[in-house]
Amino acid sequence: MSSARNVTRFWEWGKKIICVGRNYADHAKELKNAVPTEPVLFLKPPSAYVKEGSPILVPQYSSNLHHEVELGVVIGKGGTAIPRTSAMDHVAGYALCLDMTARDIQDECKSKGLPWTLAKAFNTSCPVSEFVPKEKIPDPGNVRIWLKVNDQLRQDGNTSQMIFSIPFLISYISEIITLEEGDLILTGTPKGVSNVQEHDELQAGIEDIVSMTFRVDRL
Ligand SMILES: O=C([O-])CC(=O)C(=O)O
Ligand SMILES: [Mg+2]
Repeated sequence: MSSARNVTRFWEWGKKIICVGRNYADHAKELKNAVPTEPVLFLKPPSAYVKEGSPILVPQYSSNLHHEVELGVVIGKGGTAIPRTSAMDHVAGYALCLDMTARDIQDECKSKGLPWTLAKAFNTSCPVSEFVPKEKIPDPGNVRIWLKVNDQLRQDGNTSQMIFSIPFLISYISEIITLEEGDLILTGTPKGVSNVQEHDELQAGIEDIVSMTFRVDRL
């Protein structure tokens, strides 16, 4: 009998959530940010996870919560300084993720030169779908990710628009931060981010491979 934990429930493991920002030029431009020449990285704590059935909570200190739909990469095999050529061997699968962002607070942090923690790392800032096994997405560098708010399509991108590819990101990140089984990498959002309010319903998907629905609430 094996007591090994099952990576399909990675969100219960308390592992790292490493986020890549500005990985789609059209999103960098819509927020008037420069298109990066190196990946922009930040972290969310595992307490940010929320699963379908529980609401996304607007932080009390924010009046401009944004959705960012992103492809999440679930690490199956850890490593440090993983070469790009073998990076995909470290992937167990994928998850659809939302990088919920208190945009008003992020703008304030940016102007003061402060870290984004309050804008990005609060409770429920990382809604995630079910685990999607690797075999279900043979080419993660070419899948459609989409998001609707109250049935209106707001984001409709393709991972082929990423500036830094998944193998590049795994290699780059693992040079700085050792990757472990159960870690999640959020690969950045395409254009179309917008505000959500209490009672809104968010629906998002990776093509028709996986979809998820969340309601927004206030504490
Ligand atoms: O907050 C931002 O615009 C950076 C980010 O997370 C993304 O591009 O996905
Ligand atoms: Mg993001």
